[in-house]
Amino acid sequence: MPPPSTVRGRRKSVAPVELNKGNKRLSCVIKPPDMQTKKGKFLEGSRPNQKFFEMIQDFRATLEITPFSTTETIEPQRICVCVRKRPLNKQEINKKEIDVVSVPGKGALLVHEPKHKVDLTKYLDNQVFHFDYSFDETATNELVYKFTAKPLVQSIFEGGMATCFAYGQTGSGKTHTMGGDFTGKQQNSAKGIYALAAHDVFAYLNHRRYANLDLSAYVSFFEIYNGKVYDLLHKKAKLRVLEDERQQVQVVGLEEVYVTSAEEVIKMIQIGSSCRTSGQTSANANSSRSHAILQIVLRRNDRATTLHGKFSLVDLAGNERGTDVSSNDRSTLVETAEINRSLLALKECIRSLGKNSDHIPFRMSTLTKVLRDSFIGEKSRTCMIAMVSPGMTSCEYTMNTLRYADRYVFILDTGVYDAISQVAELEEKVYSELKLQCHILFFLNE
Ligand SMILES: Nc1ncnc2c1ncn2[C@@H]1O[C@H](COP(=O)(O)OP(=O)(O)OP(=O)(O)O)[C@@H](O)[C@H]1O
Repeated sequence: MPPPSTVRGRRKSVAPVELNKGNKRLSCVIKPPDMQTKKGKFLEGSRPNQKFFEMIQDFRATLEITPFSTTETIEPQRICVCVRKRPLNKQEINKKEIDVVSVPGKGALLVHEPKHKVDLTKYLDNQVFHFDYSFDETATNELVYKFTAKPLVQSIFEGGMATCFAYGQTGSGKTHTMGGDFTGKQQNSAKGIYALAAHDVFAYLNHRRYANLDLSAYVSFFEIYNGKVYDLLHKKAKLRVLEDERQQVQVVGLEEVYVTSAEEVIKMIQIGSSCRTSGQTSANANSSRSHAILQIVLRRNDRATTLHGKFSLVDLAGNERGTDVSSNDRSTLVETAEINRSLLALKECIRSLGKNSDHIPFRMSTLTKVLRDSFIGEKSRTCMIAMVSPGMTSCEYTMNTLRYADRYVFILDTGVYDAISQVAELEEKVYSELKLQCHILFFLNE
């Protein structure tokens, strides 16, 4: 659902060179400069959407690009929201897919949305989004890690709870970023944010600054599928989520493995990743339809092994919003409803965290229940990495991902937007829930 008209009214038309001037989110409708003179020049047959391709090329030529500076100082923030664009994959290149996403730098990201006027004239609706950092297709996992999860590692040594989420459409690169590069079907777990964070945890553990804390590291790895929790380090044992008398949420029976090196953590990642629940969606044959959570827990070496700090690294399920409903069966519909519910709950909780609200609606889903620690307390730190696919066919999903992530930034900045957005999100929630319930009822009655 598009944002309400009042929100849409906030957008302005800008010249491309103005993109980096600090506007939060802008939209511009640009005709390529000499479209008329080029009439007839483009051969529609040479590539599907050749005209749009050339319009984007023309637009890009006018963009002022600021290369990502790897030496940039990293400001510690309570909530950090970033975006990462993956490269076009082999299949997309073979199909001559158009890349509709540009990353001009300084946290900006542009989507060149191909559109038609009533008279069928083609035009681009160039939407601009701003994040704390934006990474283009050349960014490595190491670079993304340095600016996202790495700054959070220290906070767990200082008694904090840190959380890093990978959010995005199926196939946009969440598992690649968190779990490691793929070579064919082989995943190199040493190259993902999970492993990079583990290396830093052990570097800190061995550092004299934290040696007197007398801490040990433990790892747990579990997934949430259809609202149920499964232990990925214990043959997918089904676990229960309960609240104790102090309203602390416990995942009963979750295996916490004592680890002494990053290599041991990587081994756990490999064991856990190999048994994640996957299913088939139209976007990615190996789609993960579960949320995977790797937790690196620091405990004091006292008799009670008291919790000192926790880093939760979350590879979220694909965020396609009920669009697969017509083509899938009942169980997939229920899965989709559950994924939507938990992602909306997550958004609400992060929003409450950003506003320092006393009420965090973590009971809305299993995901937010098990991450309750992450949303409370002065020392909670959160990082959201929104992943986007560059292809034109993913444009709608890409926009959904960016809107989801972009709203955080906006909400944290402006109170007025908050009220407007709450109404919009309530509508969105009711709409998506109704749509799914209707589909489920339809299937149940069949
Ligand atoms: N930044 C990147 N560079 C190169 N290849 C990438 C990148 N991001 C993703 N890929 C490739 O794209 C494919 C899909 O990525 P991945 O499995 O990480 O997506 P996903 O978002 O986790 O999807 P799902 O939600 O279905 O699990 C993989 O083959 C992966 O190697």
